[in-house]
Amino acid sequence: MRRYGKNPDEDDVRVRPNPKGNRPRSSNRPKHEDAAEGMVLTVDRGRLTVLVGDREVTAVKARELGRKSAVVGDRVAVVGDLSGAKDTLARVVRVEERSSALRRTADDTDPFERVVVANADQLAVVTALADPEPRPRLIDRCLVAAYDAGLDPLLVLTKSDLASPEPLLETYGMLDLAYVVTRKEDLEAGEIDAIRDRLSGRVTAFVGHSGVGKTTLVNSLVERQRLTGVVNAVTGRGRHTTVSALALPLPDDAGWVIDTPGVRSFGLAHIDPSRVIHAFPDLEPGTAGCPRACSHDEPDCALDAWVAEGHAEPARLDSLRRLLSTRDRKEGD
Ligand SMILES: Nc1nc2c(ncn2[C@@H]2O[C@H](COP(=O)(O)OP(=O)(O)OP(=O)(O)O)[C@@H](O)[C@H]2O)c(=O)[nH]1
Ligand SMILES: [Zn+2]
Repeated sequence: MRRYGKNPDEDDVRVRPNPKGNRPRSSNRPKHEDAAEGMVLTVDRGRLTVLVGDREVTAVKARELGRKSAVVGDRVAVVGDLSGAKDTLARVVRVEERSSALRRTADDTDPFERVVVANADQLAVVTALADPEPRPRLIDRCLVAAYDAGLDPLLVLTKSDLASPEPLLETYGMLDLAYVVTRKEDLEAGEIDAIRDRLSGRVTAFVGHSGVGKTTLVNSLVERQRLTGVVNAVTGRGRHTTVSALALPLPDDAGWVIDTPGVRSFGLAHIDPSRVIHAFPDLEPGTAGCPRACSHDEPDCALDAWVAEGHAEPARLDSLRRLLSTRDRKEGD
């Protein structure tokens, strides 16, 4: 379900006027009825890796797509050389409608708001219980992004050998959030049932601050043999700081994990402030007494009195307010 307005990069290809008038574009344009369907696994400097059947095909965007982007998770139609052989290049001629779009706001590494993952249905917010310390406000930002994109959030609490999950679960447990607790020792011993159950049959985008153990986690989950090319290129030792996310299959066709590059921030400038409250379901009932179109960051906001009456933790209101006031900043402090 798309709960958000149309985004410029999802607009249909604009048909430009034809100044010479000699080639009606629409009737001459091939319909690509013979195109194969594929899924975008990663994008690297304009080259897309598309899974077509069981082949990884390298492709570029066809000119007719114009400014429309194809991102990881997109279902696309491809034509041309689909052999997947070295040095072959196919063309993506169509991007199918997305069931969801996870966006990130422009920041100093990237001046444009972008869709980073298409068609995911779950957002795994990976947080270490220690080293680095959990950052609740970053979690809140990720939750806002998840709700906005229509993804179910999943809290993944790593490094449970270093600290107890209880303090965090006290806060987030109230929100009826799905969560799993992991530690490296178990992951490396193949004890991954709890998290696999959560991922099974779903397309899950993983986000997390650098160092939280996301790579350790993803490596224990995915089937490394199957997509050797792209996996080695992107997760191997030579991993360059790729701007793209990477889709990796779970064994037994049990779903997809979409690894995203270390999220240091989760800017939310693209999200309507009135929607931020939905990521705070513990506070939402308290807005019943708010003035119309309350920003929840103004003197008349009913939340202060409601929280003071003990209906929710003051720290949660503080978190909401900070998020609202720093919404267009990149830090997820
Ligand atoms: N104690 C402990 N350390 C862990 C655990 N999981 C991962 N680590 C360590 O934490 C460090 C970071 O782990 P990575 O998996 O590389 O983390 P990442 O989130 O992918 O980090 P970036 O690659 O920087 O994005 C490594 O030294 C891991 O060995 C855990 O459960 N417990
Ligand atoms: Zn309010």
